[in-house]
Amino acid sequence: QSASDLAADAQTTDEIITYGMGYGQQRYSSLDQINADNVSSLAPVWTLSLADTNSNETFPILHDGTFYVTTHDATVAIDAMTGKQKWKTYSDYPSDAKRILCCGVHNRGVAIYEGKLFRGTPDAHVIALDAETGEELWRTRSDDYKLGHNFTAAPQIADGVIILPVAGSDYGIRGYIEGYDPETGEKLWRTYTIPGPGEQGHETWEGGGDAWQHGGAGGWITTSYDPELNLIYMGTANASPFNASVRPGDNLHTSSILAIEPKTGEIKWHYQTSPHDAFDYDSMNENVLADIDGRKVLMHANKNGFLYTLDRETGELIAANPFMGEGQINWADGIDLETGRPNHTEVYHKAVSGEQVTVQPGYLGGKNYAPMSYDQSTGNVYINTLILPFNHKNAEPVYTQGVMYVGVDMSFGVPEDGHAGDTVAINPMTGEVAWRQELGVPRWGGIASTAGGVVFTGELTGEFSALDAATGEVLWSYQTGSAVSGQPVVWEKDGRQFVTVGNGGGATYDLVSGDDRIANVPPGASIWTFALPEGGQDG
Ligand SMILES: O=C(O)c1cc(C(=O)O)c2c(n1)C(=O)C(=O)c1cc(C(=O)O)[nH]c1-2
Ligand SMILES: [Ca+2]
Repeated sequence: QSASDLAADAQTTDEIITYGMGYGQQRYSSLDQINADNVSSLAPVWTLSLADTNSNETFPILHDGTFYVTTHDATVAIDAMTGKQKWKTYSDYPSDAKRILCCGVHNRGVAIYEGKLFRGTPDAHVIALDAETGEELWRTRSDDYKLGHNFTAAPQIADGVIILPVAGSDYGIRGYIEGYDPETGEKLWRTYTIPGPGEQGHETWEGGGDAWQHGGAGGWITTSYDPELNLIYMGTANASPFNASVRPGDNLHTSSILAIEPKTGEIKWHYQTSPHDAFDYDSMNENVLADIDGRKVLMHANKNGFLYTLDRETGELIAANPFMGEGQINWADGIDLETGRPNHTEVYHKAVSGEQVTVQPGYLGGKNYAPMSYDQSTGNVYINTLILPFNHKNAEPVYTQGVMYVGVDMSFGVPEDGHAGDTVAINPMTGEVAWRQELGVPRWGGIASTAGGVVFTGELTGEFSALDAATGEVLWSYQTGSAVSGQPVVWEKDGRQFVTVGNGGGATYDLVSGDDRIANVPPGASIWTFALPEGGQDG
């Protein structure tokens, strides 16, 4: 895992050493041994319990025959062929830190670099472990967790620097992203995503108060990285409090995509998806990098319901199209390609002025954490969507240290027709929908696509599923015993193709939806690995 190994990760099928299966987070594998014709005989090879009953969204890193995964308080090394636990290191933290985790007690994984693993903790520390032994090598405090700061994202390694954004934007923190030295754990830089007095963009916090100091805009998903441009791409979280009336202005850089220089933390360009956000529309979702039609693009499916495609050198908006179904976005009726700004509807204006509205997408977004995949063979991205309108009415926001900073009366429930999500295949340049598979219970786990025409994702009812890339039809599924909220990864060893994924209930939808269709799905996190039966690989 040198810098050049990391940069080549998307091309190496027997190693997965970057979050998202490559710095561009495409989650696409060129492997095609498992295909639409033979996937129905896919079978489990091993499973390992993580002995944890919280949500499991870990991205499995694979290096030299060993998987590295995390729970909120443990890091585990697993033999990739046998599923045997090699070591497990607990990283304890004060139990009251759980109070400041808004949306599930989880961690999305490690970064690996020169024999060390790096991860964040719920009490806002960054730690390094020896990849061989699991021994803790250093531990650096980022900030005070009692104010809401915490880490749930997996770190990134870019230009020799550990990069990690801070979560807690629903608690009125001033969001930031930091760079650390992998060798020593020294904090190299911190960039506040919300500019302070005198800094460019501060004027978008109008009215002269101190709203910017509690304005949110941290991050909770791993940055992507373009080694040639030497830029990392961060999605920033929502503005805080949700009640927008106390923070007039666009509120940069909340709900934005930022291009940042990894050595210095300097912001090179920004694009704001939801200026003056009123609905918890974090823009933290993964930024997927690809070269399409000769352009270096960045693709981003936002909580606000639109799929954005930007030029990643300049930040220029190329396309913005809804990925939700007809009638499922009502806060804006499009994005102006000239100005890059949303065309707000009456629903938005009423909400901001204090009237009661039902907003779509709701606060959990048209897409939440579940990472999408860019399929190089079809040119489509696959997105797991969420249909969960929220009733919204502004109320008096009160800032209290370490308490959710909301200022909105809200309520929501599963739609009466039970249709709470889709999986959609959509072209990121044209917005053309290739297919839309309507679901009852939404899918909360990640997606991986393959050259075999098979797309992997999971169900909150416990099944791990393989879809036909051409139609979305479920070709195979296997009941894993707990909600599949993890991130599938596709790999190969000695010519045999595998797919590995984590399960374990307790992510946000399980916790707050009240959806009785998942009431009897037990918690319990595990890692699962599947392959075609040995000798039967040719289907
Ligand atoms: O603003 C934040 O810092 C923050 C953090 C997280 C998180 O760290 O998981 C979530 C959210 N917001 C959030 O708004 C949200 O809907 C959400 C869902 C999930 C999840 O993993 O299921 N996390 C989060
Ligand atoms: Ca949030």
